[in-house]
Amino acid sequence: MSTNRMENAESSVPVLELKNISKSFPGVKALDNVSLTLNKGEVLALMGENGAGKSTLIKIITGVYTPDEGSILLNGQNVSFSNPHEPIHQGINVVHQERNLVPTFTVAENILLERITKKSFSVIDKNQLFKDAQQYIDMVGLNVSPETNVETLSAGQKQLIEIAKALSSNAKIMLLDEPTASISLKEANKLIDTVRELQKQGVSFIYVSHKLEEIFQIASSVTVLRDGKNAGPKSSIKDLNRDSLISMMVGRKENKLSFPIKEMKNDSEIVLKVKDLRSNESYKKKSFQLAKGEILGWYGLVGSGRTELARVLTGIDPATSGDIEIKGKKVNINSVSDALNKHKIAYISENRKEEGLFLMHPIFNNVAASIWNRIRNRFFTLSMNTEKMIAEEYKSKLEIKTPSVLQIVGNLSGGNQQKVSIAKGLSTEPEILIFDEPTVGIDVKTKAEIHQLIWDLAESGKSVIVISSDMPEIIQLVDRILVFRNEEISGDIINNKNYDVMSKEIMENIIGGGEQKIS
Ligand SMILES: Nc1ncnc2c1ncn2[C@@H]1O[C@H](COP(=O)(O)OP(=O)(O)OP(=O)(O)O)[C@@H](O)[C@H]1O
Repeated sequence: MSTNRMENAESSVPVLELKNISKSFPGVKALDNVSLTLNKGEVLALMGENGAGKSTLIKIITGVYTPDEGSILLNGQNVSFSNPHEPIHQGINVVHQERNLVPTFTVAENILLERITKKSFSVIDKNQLFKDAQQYIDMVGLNVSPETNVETLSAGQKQLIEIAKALSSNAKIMLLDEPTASISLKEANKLIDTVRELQKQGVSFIYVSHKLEEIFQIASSVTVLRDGKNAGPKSSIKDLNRDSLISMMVGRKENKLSFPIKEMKNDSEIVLKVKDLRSNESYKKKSFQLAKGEILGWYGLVGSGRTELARVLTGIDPATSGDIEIKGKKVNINSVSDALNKHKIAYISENRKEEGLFLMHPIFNNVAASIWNRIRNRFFTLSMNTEKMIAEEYKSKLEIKTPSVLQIVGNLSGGNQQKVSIAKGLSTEPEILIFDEPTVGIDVKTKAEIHQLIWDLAESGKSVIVISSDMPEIIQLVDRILVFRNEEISGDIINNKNYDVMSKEIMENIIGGGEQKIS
């Protein structure tokens, strides 16, 4: 922080102050007497395990929820928000992950959406709109035309458009919730540069992220929540290191798992053999094989073709050519149900909100959804008790943090939703599991639990594919790594778990493919 800004921050009243905020939902005290202070030009990291209360706090600041107790002060003045529009008018904006843009609109229309929605579209002067939008595009350092359709932009560019949109509404406080979860490293660095630039101009940020490296790169201070309470006083980032921050979040030291190198025997049974496989979405031929008890990592850049291949193997997209053999027998995978029930292949999607779960339904329905056919009684109706029993089993196995399996999945924290998604996959008792980015948005402790779970599944004879853009995760966990580049498998490497050696070898296979996604 420059001396100037430091003086600013210290001399003025906080731009935002939350005092003794509490909020309960049925059966859960999500926030218990939480306080937070944000100064002008500060980047305050809001950290904590999955379910610690971060999103609830953000929703209170943005008028989605009203607190049961406590007060909110804006520039020293008491405020209370009864809807999400009021904070926006007071200069508070939450930047969601790219999902808040209108895909069919241009960049300019999205940035100045409020102006458009206030007037009838016919009276908008488009040239003026493009000109006005340009200044906000420049502020976030993007090199796109205001006339570009938002649909054609990358995830990272969309994220910056969201920030530009917030700036157009004169945002002075920005809440960034996991802003780099699904963007490339280069884009994440650009976003971080933009935050720094805006910080110099006096914009204040609350930054929620599970990526510790990123926090040390960008934050000036940290507030940690644990079980809905302040885990300690606000700390300057300079006074913290990785270990002390994790101890604050988890209440104890990091459980650093190290998985041994597994010697795969040459005569291990090959459970899945893929030869020259293609689909409309995965248009270059791909071949590989997977042994019983093996953990195979698929590493690559965003858009390198990993998810597209997984979609064919799990019956979401049809193959257009090539062969799939399961346990030595050629098979056709015609549907998701085919993959699950006939071939015992389960896919645990990275996109749990859109593909994996029924958010409006309770946990027990979700966990059992893939096995409804199997658990129907002789009258073809579902027994809620059976569903609940199965869900209870996974709730305790995966330590899903919720008072009851009757809870609506949409009300769970992100990390716990991910666990329900895994439980749903496991309930089908698959032989082959494909985990797509299993730990995005997951806290360090839960991440270690998911790694242990994957390891145990392989130890018990299941075969696992882990799609991940998190290089440390891949090198720590898997037995063998397929590197994907430009829709092709460019490397097939045995993992010796030596980070320096492996990361170099992986990057050599990536070179020519551009940038790496942040991990
Ligand atoms: N609308 C709701 N109804 C019931 N419970 C809720 C609701 N919203 C949040 N909760 C509960 O409040 C607690 C805090 O959740 P919150 O989403 O704030 O956590 P978080 O720190 O943002 O977690 P994550 O890192 O996983 O996103 C959780 O136990 C969650 O299940």
